[in-house]
Amino acid sequence: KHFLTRNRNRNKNLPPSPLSLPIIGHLYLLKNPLHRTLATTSDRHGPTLFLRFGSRPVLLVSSPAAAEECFTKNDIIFANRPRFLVGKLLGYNYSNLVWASYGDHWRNLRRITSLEILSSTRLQTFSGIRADEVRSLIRRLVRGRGSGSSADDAAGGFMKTVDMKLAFFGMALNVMMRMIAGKRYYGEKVSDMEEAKRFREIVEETFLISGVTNLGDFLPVMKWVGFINGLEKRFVRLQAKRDGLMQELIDQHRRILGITKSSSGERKKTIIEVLLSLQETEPEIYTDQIIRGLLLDMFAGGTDTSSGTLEWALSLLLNNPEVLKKAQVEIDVQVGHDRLLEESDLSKLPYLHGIINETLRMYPPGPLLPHESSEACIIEGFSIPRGTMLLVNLWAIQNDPKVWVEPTKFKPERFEGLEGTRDGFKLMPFGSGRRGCPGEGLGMRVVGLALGSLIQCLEWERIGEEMVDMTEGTGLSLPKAQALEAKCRPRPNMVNLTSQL
Ligand code: HEM
Repeated sequence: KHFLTRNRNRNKNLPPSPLSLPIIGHLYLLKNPLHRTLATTSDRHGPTLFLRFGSRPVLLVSSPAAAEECFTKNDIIFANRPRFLVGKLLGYNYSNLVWASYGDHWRNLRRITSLEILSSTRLQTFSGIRADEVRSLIRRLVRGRGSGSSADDAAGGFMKTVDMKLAFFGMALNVMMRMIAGKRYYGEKVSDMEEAKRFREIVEETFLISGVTNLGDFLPVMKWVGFINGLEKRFVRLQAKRDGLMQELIDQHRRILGITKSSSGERKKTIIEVLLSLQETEPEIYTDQIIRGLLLDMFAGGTDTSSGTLEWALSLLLNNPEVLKKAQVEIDVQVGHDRLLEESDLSKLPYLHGIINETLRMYPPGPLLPHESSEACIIEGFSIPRGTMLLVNLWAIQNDPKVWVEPTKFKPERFEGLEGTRDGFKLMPFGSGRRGCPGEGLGMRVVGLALGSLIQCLEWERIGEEMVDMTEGTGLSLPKAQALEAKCRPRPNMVNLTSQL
């Protein structure tokens, strides 16, 4: 199996490499789904590999031990991001939170994000928005209106078919944009139809374009290809629209704040208002551009991650009805039928938590974590040069039969008794270390509340005999190839409550 593993790297003490081709190096490995192709490569050649994507040196890590070395002892060294075109053109020339290099500027953005925007106190002030959006989702599912539903039965009898991808995505975006700007852009009671349409176009284009592999990122000679196929122009045009809309939202809030200065109570403040009041005291830090960048970070990082997790989780439950039943029993015992599940119930629902962990283990929305080294360092005894792109293949680690028993099986029971413990670097769907996800608390609240409520309030079935297709599609955040459609109706003992929603 090591026939193709080059030992030429031995002189420089680099990790082993599979066969490298002239000019393109290992770019031939960039086949979709990327996390699977790279996992197969690591299986064949070892868990710590040195690759070249064109001119870019790459360290591919696929074991908990090597990941731990990267995110503990060498965490600061690997706290940079690789410079891709998307970070330049959508990330304000590598100056937003997601794309900025490690340093004072990034640290400052990170501090604002964790203290002012995503702290648990702040998240608590937005809990009403999350509850409201989840209720609105259930109302649509129960009443047969909106998001692709096809039957008209309201209270129990027939099951109707719903497009859950659209339903989850709309909910996640509404949660985010209500927190950011107090605006609802999907479903009923949309704040401003014209603005909503613009926003939806921006969202579609952002997720479409961000998933495109740009060869110019790896082969400098190919940069002109990016220009010829129009990718760069598309990025620039899109960013102008994104930036323009964010500035309009900021200006709208500035006007409102000007009028209602004394009466805007802390509890009702949108994220824009929070940032604008910080701008008053420290205008040189909280510039409009910094604010626009932070808002875009929130909406890019916090929507398809949560909604994709919900879609995979419900798909897994439909294919494993005994797990769904067990979750329903847990909720019935802990919450009952007389009230709707609330976020404060989540800590009493370890089995539901196991379902979410197991979903994030099998289908992590960020399967490959891209970082870059700012200095030379040693990983697993190998020398890693400065400026190497680090790819931690989270998916490979979380689905490795050497690390997990029967990893292809959906078994939430494997987390029983492990609540609250972090079992090394075997499971890290939110990353780890300084660059780990700052939105974990929000993501877990949204996913937990929505999934728990759907299980509490509705009966679920597949649309036919055949299993839900679990094929992975292409795109950065591990989307499902087929949008999930499912059949549902209110649970008989919940009809009283759900009909009042
Ligand atoms: C199920 C939900 C989510 C998952 C699984 C998830 C996962 C991740 C992962 C794997 C990373 C990269 C870590 C690394 O590079 O080492 C990340 C980064 C990030 N996430 Fe999340 N995320 C989720 C929800 C959210 C939410 C709700 C927000 C914000 C509202 C958010 C904002 C961010 C930001 C801004 C970064 C970049 C941080 C930095 O570069 O310093 N995420 N997330």
